[in-house]
Amino acid sequence: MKVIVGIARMTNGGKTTLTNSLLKSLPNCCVIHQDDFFKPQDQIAVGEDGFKQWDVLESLDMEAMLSTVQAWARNPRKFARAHGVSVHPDFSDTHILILEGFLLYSYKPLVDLFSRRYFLTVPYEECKRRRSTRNYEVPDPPGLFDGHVWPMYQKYKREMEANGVEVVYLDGTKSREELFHQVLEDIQNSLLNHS
Ligand SMILES: Nc1ncnc2c1ncn2[C@@H]1O[C@H](COP(=O)(O)OP(=O)(O)O)[C@@H](O)[C@H]1O
Ligand SMILES: O=C(O)c1ccc[n+]([C@@H]2O[C@H](COP(=O)([O-])O)[C@@H](O)[C@H]2O)c1
Ligand SMILES: [Mg+2]
Repeated sequence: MKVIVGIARMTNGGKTTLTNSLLKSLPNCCVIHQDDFFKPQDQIAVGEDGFKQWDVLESLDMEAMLSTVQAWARNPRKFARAHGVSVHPDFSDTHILILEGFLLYSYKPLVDLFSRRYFLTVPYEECKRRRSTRNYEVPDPPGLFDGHVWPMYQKYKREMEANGVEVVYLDGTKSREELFHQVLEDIQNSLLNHS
């Protein structure tokens, strides 16, 4: 059985934190981080607003990300080995892939591959506060959050809803532990339903 789980959305919603906890508890579980597919800085367009347009689909090499997912799907055992994940003998027929990132459900070739699509949200003020404490490889210029990050978040969310993409919303203001147990239990239940 092969299962692809999406841990998506809001910047600073807690995706990477939650993903890292799940990885330790799910058997034969590999991960692909969407952040690893940002194009180089000189290929990021500058918008009419003057900001580099990091938070649009075109800033990511989604074809390369899809190829990586396909490599896992062709041979999850080989993929696990190559990524240092040892295959658990008791669960050798179960393979889980977590895709983690802020724009997972807006790229058509990927969207139907998920068994479960999680969508972490936190209120605007909390998101902005957490973001202001982060150090990205390319630091945020002043005004980026309100001028680019937040409007793009809203635009893609509207589009996703208009396209009828089904997601499981998660309240990112819950504690790390609560979120972890909620999602772990939910994935375990959906594994039972698949088997
Ligand atoms: N459940 C939570 N409650 C409070 N703070 C959290 C929670 N999960 C993550 N954080 C904090 O929020 C920030 C962003 O978390 P991170 O997992 O990197 O988010 P993302 O990958 O969605 O951008 C980090 O400082 C992290 O420690
Ligand atoms: O990782 C990078 O190279 C990078 C460079 C510039 C910007 N980012 C920001 O990374 C954000 C997505 O990551 P995250 O963990 O906050 O969801 C997105 O909102 C971008 O604005 C990330
Ligand atoms: Mg992250």
